[in-house]
Amino acid sequence: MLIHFSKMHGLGNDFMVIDNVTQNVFLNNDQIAMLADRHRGVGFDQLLMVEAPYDPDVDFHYRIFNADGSEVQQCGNGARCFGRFIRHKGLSNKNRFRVSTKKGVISISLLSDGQVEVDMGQPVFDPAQIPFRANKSETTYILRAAEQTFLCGVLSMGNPHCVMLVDDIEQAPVNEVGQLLTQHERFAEGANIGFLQVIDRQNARLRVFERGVGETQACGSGACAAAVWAMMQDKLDATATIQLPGGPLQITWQAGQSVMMTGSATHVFDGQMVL
Ligand SMILES: N[C@@H](CCC[C@H](N)C(=O)O)C(=O)O
Repeated sequence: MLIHFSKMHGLGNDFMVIDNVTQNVFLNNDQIAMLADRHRGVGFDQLLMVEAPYDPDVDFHYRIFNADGSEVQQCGNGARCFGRFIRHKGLSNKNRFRVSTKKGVISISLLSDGQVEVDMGQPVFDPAQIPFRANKSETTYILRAAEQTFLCGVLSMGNPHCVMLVDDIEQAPVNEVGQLLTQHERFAEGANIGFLQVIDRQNARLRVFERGVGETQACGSGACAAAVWAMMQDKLDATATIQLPGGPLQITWQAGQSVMMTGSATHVFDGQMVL
């Protein structure tokens, strides 16, 4: 099978992007994990598939696979690259697309300054929908693991996130605690684990241990989840810059509304391979 693809990244969170509108590529989980391998494959955090819409109300369907081959519901940095890829491949000349995902519809806007804005939809706090085992919805939960306790916000941006505050982002135990919590028994489908240091009311720093990948340079849905949780506690204003290791994202949110995320999306190269 000959596969045409693009390599892209959003703040260093990198992707193999496949146009499945004009191609008919099917990859199983093992093949995706092999392609994700940074020594033996293309190397990426996520594989993104651009598909024809199943619904007349949307322009495209967006599928996302983690580096371990698992299919997931959402990828914010990927959504910005998805928008840039559609224009790069000439699949549409619109500046704004409606895109369906496994968990609802997002909209992607190509801005005149080269940045991409994504309406990520509303955050979800209902534990059953995250999914997270809890008797009722709370702003902050106590998670216990390995004889330690963690005070966390738990919410969904289409995919499950767990966020905790840290004093010093450089010293945050991202890998150790990330590995401990990403498959915690209270997360029926696992979770992305974020570590947030609030700098002032408009700025915070974030590192994320992603489910199915490990720590990445940036996580767009993680930035949305962390910003929302901090805004709910009045630690951040309604518009804030979240600085990730790979660069900044601007997040805007007000209760009852969609989370808006704006940032860069970079095309690296086009390639083709035989599998
Ligand atoms: N990098 C992403 C999130 C990708 C999916 C995540 N690892 C999950 O399993 O939910 C982003 O930018 O949002």
